Amino acid sequence: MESIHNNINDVLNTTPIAVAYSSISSGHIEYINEAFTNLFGYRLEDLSDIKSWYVNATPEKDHYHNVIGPFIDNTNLSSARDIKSNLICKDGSIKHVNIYISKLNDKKIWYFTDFTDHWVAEERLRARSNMLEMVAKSSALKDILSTIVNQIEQENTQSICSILLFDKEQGCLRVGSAPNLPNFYNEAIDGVQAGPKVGSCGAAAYSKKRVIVADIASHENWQPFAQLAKEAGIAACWSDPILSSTGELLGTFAIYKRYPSTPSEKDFDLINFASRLASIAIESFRAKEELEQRAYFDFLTGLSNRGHFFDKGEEIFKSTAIEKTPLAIIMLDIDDFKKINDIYGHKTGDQVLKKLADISEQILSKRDIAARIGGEEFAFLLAHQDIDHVLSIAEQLRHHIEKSMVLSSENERVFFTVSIGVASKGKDTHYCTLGELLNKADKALYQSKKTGKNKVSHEVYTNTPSLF
Ligand SMILES: Nc1nc2c(ncn2[C@@H]2O[C@H](COP(=O)(O)OP(=O)(O)OP(=O)(O)O)[C@@H](O)[C@H]2O)c(=O)[nH]1
Repeated sequence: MESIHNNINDVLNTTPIAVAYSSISSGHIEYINEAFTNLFGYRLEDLSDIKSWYVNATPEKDHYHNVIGPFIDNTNLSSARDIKSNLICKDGSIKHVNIYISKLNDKKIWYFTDFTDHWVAEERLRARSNMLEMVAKSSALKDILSTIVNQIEQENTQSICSILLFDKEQGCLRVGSAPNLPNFYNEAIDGVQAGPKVGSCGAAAYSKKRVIVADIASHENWQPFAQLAKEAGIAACWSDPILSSTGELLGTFAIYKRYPSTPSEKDFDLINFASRLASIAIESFRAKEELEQRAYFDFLTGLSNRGHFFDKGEEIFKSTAIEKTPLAIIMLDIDDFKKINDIYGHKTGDQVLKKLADISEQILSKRDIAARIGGEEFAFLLAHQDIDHVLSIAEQLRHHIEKSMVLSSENERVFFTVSIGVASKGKDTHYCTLGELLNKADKALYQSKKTGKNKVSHEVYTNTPSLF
């Protein structure tokens, strides 16, 4: 009998499936095989009865009550197949398993097959396609990065993750997404410089190499931040540089731990996946932004181009069509621009165009639409502002431009002026198209040119029905 028992134990210990059996009457776990210990980390002496183990090991309490509980509490329910469950292991990690239950005399036999690797692969595929979909739908970069952080934290539930973005101009790191680190910590880290001994992320950004700090409290890189880290409840930080496909630094991806710890092979695999995914997200987002910039904005001045001005303008005209909203267009044309080009060269002419755009951006508000609609022709659309205010803005523009100058390639001071035409919608005008208002502004501009240049003229658009 003894030898049969030993043989069964040998058989069970060589099977790759985790097996346990418990007494139906007492619920006591009487046996677990080696695969069970390998899967969940428990030895037989760590476990008492099946119910307490299962309740503690199930992160979702409803799952125990609705799915597994009946098989434990009801001794008549004898078998079940293919129950999908997430179980917390002794080290706190989570395994995704399929459970089979059978009954043999007074024993309930439990079989657990591990599909965690399959689950991880599917989740990662889903994360990748979610992220690309968000880029295609023009979601904000912060939201895209948060999706990645949440995905990694879901895969490794004992991790807190952060993505910092590298600010090339300032040589510092900005918080891209770290939704589960305390705000005071993120605020303190935002703007940290990249440097050889700056925590884990600053050092990873500086060296473009992975930096593993297993124990923040005793690591020299963390000395200035040790108290901050303690208050935030973090004890280890593993940081990976996020590099573009050409090797340019885009930011850092970091995994924080609540206890001092070094990464396992699986952790390294997760870090590789996360920084690669973040790299694709940031690069795709920036490529899309650049395409949009090229499609909608003038390459020389950075203002909207003609197409974007009309698209945005039509939107505003439609939304304000029924209301008696004041609408005005300021049209502006450089005086004798051909002469500037002829005397000082095309490059100086370009400097003049840029200077004019800079001045416009300083004087106009962010709500206004400022565009370069032709070679040396600009148009600004101002909504919800009364005409006296619009005329004073036009005058400010004229005045500032008259006082400004650019330096030619020979270091000569080049002054220039503009002629301006303003068109506004009459008070009783209910309907007016962008094209109609633009024609009026053009007419006013022609008036300024004809009567001596460097001046502002104004035309009002009315379509009051005629009495006859
Ligand atoms: N430097 C530079 N010049 C440009 C650009 N686009 C158009 N121009 C020049 O702008 C000049 C416009 O000349 P005109 O239409 O005769 O107008 P103007 O000399 O400003 O004369 P008025 O409008 O009557 O004051 C031409 O010489 C164009 O070559 C550009 O992108 N850069």
